[in-house]
Amino acid sequence: MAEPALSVEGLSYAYGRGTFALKDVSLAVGAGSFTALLGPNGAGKTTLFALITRLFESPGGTIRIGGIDLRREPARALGRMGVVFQQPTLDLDLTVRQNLLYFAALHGIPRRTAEARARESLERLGMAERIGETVRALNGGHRRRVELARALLHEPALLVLDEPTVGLDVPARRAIVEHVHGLCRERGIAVLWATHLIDEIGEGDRVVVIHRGRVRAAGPVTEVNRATGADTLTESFTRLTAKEAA
Ligand SMILES: Nc1ncnc2c1ncn2[C@@H]1O[C@H](COP(=O)(O)OP(=O)(O)OP(=O)(O)O)[C@@H](O)[C@H]1O
Repeated sequence: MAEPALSVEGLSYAYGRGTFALKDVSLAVGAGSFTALLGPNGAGKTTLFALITRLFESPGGTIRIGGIDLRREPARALGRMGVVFQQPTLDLDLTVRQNLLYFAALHGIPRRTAEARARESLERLGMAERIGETVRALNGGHRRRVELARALLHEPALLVLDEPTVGLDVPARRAIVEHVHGLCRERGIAVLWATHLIDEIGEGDRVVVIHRGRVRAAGPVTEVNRATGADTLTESFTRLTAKEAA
């Protein structure tokens, strides 16, 4: 069987001596699957992303990206993953092209290849004609598209996005949600998409429900609904994050 694009086993994390933000979390994102990490505010989603992207070091547990152990071979493992953080990280005073090419250079991608990939990615996102503009001139939804194009430049097999639609209006949100589902469907890129918004999750997606630092359910949406005895994911989510589940 193919290695999962991402596997997390037995991960716990506490800030200082406080209570655990994550407790014994295990999950997997299958190659080419769209997996939503669904949890309310404070569930532990961003903490998990910080561990997966190695901003934080996990004291225990294992993270593997495409079968590569993140602790043992961090550079190789991280090279397989594209990341869109919750907070935008583009340089506002550089053009779209400069932002993309600078990032590509950090990955050691030759200039000509980087130019071609940047153009192709921007084209798919309907942003090709904006390549020469400074990021400051773009609206929030378009800036997010550029971040997405940047995350794809090194052709990762896994894309992780931490609440990438925060602050976007409905059409911009829909465009990003549909685009990333399309990347998964058409290019076989595995996706881990953190959100607290159920309408960003499709019927055919997989979901990992996280609440108070623990995984409460995981699997295809239909299976999670069956397990909770609910008709909809909204109902499942309400049941799984109710007080008694704490
Ligand atoms: N730097 C920090 N110091 C102390 N506690 C923190 C810190 N960052 C997060 N926490 C706590 O850890 C828990 C998990 O937070 P985290 O930000 O990972 O959740 P989240 O699911 O991403 O929430 P949100 O949807 O609000 O972004 C929360 O109880 C939060 O208060």
